[in-house]
Amino acid sequence: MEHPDVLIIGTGTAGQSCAADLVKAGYRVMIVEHSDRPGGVCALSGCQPKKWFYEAAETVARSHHLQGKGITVPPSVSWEQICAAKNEFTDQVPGDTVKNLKESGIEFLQGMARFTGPETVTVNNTVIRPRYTVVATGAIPMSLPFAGSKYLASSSEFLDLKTLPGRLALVGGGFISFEFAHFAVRLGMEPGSVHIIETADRPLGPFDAEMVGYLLEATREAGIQVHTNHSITGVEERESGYQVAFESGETMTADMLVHGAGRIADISDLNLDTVGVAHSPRGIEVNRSMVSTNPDIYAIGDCAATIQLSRVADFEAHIAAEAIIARDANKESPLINYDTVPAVLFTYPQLGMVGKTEDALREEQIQYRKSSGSHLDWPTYRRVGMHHAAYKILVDREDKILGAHILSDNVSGLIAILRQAMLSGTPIPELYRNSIMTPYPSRESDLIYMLKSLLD
Ligand SMILES: Cc1cc2nc3c(=O)[nH]c(=O)nc-3n(C[C@H](O)[C@H](O)[C@H](O)COP(=O)(O)OP(=O)(O)OC[C@H]3O[C@@H](n4cnc5c(N)ncnc54)[C@H](O)[C@@H]3O)c2cc1C
Ligand SMILES: NC(=O)c1ccc[n+]([C@@H]2O[C@H](COP(=O)([O-])OP(=O)(O)OC[C@H]3O[C@@H](n4cnc5c(N)ncnc54)[C@H](O)[C@@H]3O)[C@@H](O)[C@H]2O)c1
Repeated sequence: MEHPDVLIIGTGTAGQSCAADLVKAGYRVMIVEHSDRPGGVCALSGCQPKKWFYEAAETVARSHHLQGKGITVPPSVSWEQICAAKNEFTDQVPGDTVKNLKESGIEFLQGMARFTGPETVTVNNTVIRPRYTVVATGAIPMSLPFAGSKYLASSSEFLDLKTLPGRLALVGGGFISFEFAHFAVRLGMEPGSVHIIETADRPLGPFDAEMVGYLLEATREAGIQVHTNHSITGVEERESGYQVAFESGETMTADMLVHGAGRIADISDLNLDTVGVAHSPRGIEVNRSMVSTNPDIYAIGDCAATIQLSRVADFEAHIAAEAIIARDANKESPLINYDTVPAVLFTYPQLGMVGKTEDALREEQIQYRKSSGSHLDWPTYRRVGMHHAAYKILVDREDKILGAHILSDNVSGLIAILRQAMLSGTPIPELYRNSIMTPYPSRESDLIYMLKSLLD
C-alpha cells in the first residue's frame, strides 16, 4: 500500500500544474496516467498542435487579403510540412512530461486509476491510500445519438491526417469545427467542400450572437458552408463516401466526418459513486475551491463541471493546490471566480470575448450601455484588407466593463487589456486615458476609438 499525501489522476495541464505546486510546498505527490502518451490533450492534440495549422492558415488568408496591396502570389501550402513540424513538437511531449515530473520529485505511475474503496485508489495492482485525491482526467468526445456515429473521426485523428479529404463535414458548430474549417479551407481544401453541421439555430453558443453573425459572413466568404437547425438521424458508409441523413429528409455526402459536437468529462471508469462524488454529464460537481462532494477529493480541468479551457484548467489546479495547503494549515480556502474567463476562437478573423454577452445581460436584466462597430474601415484593417472586423464593449452604470467582444485578425492583446480593466475595476474614462499612449499604430491603439462613444 502506498501513502502519498496527494494522488493526482491525469497528467494533462491541470494534473501537472497541481502536482508542481504541491511538490514545491513539500508534499509527497504521486501522479497517475493511463495513456502511453502522457502530457494531456492541450499539448498532444489540442491547443498546441492545432496552432501549427492555424499559423500557416493565417499567413495564407492574410496574403489573399493583401493581393492587390503588395502581394502578387499567395503562398503555396504543404500540409505534410505543417504536420512534420507539429509532430516534431508533439513527439517530445510524452518523454518530456515524464522527465519533468520525475525531476521535480513527483512520483509517476503508469496505469488506469480507479476508486476501489472509500479511501483507496487502485492502479494496476497497487493500492494507494492518499490523504487527498485530485481528479484531473480531462474530457473525451461525447457519444452522439444517431446510427453510424462510429464513422466520425475525433479531432485528434483529424490533426494527424496525412492529407486533407476532398469533402469534409464537421459535426457540431462549436470551437473545434470552426477552427478546423477555417484552417482546412486555407490549407488546401476547395471552397464549398467544407461543411459545418449544427443542430441548434445558431453556432458558437457561448459567444455574442451579433458577433457570431459577423464571423459567419467571413466564414461563408472563405468558402465554408454552415448548416444550422440540422439534426442528423444517421450516417451510412457508401461507395461514394459517408452519407449523412438529416431529420428534414435531406442528405449530404462527405469523405470525412469529424466530431466537433462537444466533449464530456472522462470519468465513467473511475467508480466515483463508491466515494460519494456527485457528477452529471457536465462533469464532477465542485465548489469554488475545487472540492467535490467528498471533502477529500478535488476535481480540476475538463473533468470538472466548469469551463473546458486550458488556462482555466491551470487556474483550477492552482486553486486546488492552494486549498489543500490552506486546509492543512487551518486557513481559509481560496475561491475561484469565472467572471473574467477570456476565450479566443482561432478562426481568421479570430473572435475573442471576456465577460458577458449582450444576450446574457438582457436575460439577466442587467442595465448596460454599449459601444460597438462592425466592418471597421480603420487603417489597421484597410492595410490588411480585412473588412469583417468588429467590436462590442458593454459597460455598467459605473462605467465598468461587463463584457467585451472583438472580431479581428489578432484579438488576444485587446482582450487581455480589457480583461485587466475588468479585474481592476478600471472605469472607462480612466481606461481611455491610459490607452492614449499605447504603442501606435497597432490593434491595441485602436482601443480609444472603441471607447470614445462611452465617454459621453
Ligand atoms: C482540438 C482541441 C483544441 C483545443 N484548443 C484550445 C485552445 O486553443 N485554448 C484553450 O484554452 N483550450 C483549448 N482546448 C481545450 C484544452 O485542450 C483543455 O481544456 C485542456 O487540455 C484540459 O486539460 P486537462 O488537464 O483537464 O485534461 P487532459 O489534458 O485531457 O488530461 C487528462 C489526462 O488524464 C488521463 N486519464 C484519464 N482517465 C484516467 C484514469 N482513470 N487514470 C489515469 N489517467 C487518466 C488522460 O489520459 C489524460 O492524459 C482544445 C481542446 C481540443 C480537443
Ligand atoms: N480556442 C479554444 O479555446 C478551443 C478550441 C477548441 C476546443 N476548445 C474547448 O473544447 C470544447 C469542446 O469543443 P467542441 O467544439 O467539441 O464543443 P463545443 O461545445 O464548442 O460545441 C459543440 C457544438 O455542437 C453542437 N452539437 C451537439 N450535438 C450535436 C449534434 N448531434 N449534431 C450537430 N451539432 C451538435 C452544439 O450545439 C454546439 O454548438 C469547447 O467547449 C472548448 O471549451 C477550446
